[in-house]
Amino acid sequence: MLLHFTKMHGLGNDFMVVDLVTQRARLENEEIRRLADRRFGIGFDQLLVVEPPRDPDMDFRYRIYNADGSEVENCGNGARCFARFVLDKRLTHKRQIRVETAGGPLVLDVQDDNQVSVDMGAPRFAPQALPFDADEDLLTHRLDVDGKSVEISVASMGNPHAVLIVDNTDDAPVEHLGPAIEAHPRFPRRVNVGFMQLVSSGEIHLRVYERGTGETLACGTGACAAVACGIRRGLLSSPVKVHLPGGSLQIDWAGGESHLIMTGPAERVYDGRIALR
Ligand SMILES: N[C@H](CCC[C@H](N)C(=O)O)C(=O)O
Repeated sequence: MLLHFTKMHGLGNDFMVVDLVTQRARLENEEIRRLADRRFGIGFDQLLVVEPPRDPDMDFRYRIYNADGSEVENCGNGARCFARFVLDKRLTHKRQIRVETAGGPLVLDVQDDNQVSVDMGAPRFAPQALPFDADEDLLTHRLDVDGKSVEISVASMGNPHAVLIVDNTDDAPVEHLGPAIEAHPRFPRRVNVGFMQLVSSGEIHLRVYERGTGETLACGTGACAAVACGIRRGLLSSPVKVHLPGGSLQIDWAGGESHLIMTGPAERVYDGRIALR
């Protein structure tokens, strides 16, 4: 069968977006990995799937698959592209869109200036929310990695994040520590790994080694998690501008149980069709 899709990106974090409201397809793990391959397939960091909602209070179900085929709980850059996609494809006329994800509900607000704001819900820091193997909820934890002890903070944005503070993201040990922490046994469902450089109380640089994909040009939930950990530690204050290799996001969070808002762009690259095996 021929599957129609749209290639999109949020600050260079790129996606294959598929409407399974008006199309029918079963995308198995192996097929997703083949489609994600940048030489043998279309190439993307994540596959985003639009489905009808299961909850009548929601407009859509939003499913996310990493390049390795793993289905995950949330994708922030993808949420902005999801909103642009369902409007462009006239699957809705709403400019405030409620979506259900495996990590909880999101509210997507399409702004007039082509930016999209996403209510990402409240960050959670308890280790069991990630999950992370630790006895208590602390601002920082020690993690033994390759014979060294590194200091991390942890947060869940529906998906799990470990955040390290580095002096300079340009020479941060992303290639080495990223995969080592992603697969660390204290993270039973693996983890996304953020490397944060503090510029001021309202500005950071960030690189993210993503679970199931590797380093990406931007990570929306990673930006949310890094800012939430920084604000909780008293190192940052809202709003925070997050500079990623692919561009910048704004994160607003009042702390505690308040919801965190992420604002940034969403771009369409091209529409395509591909024959599934
Ligand atoms: N790799 C992530 C999913 C995609 C997150 C990222 N692309 C974003 O914009 O939030 C995970 O395994 O939880």
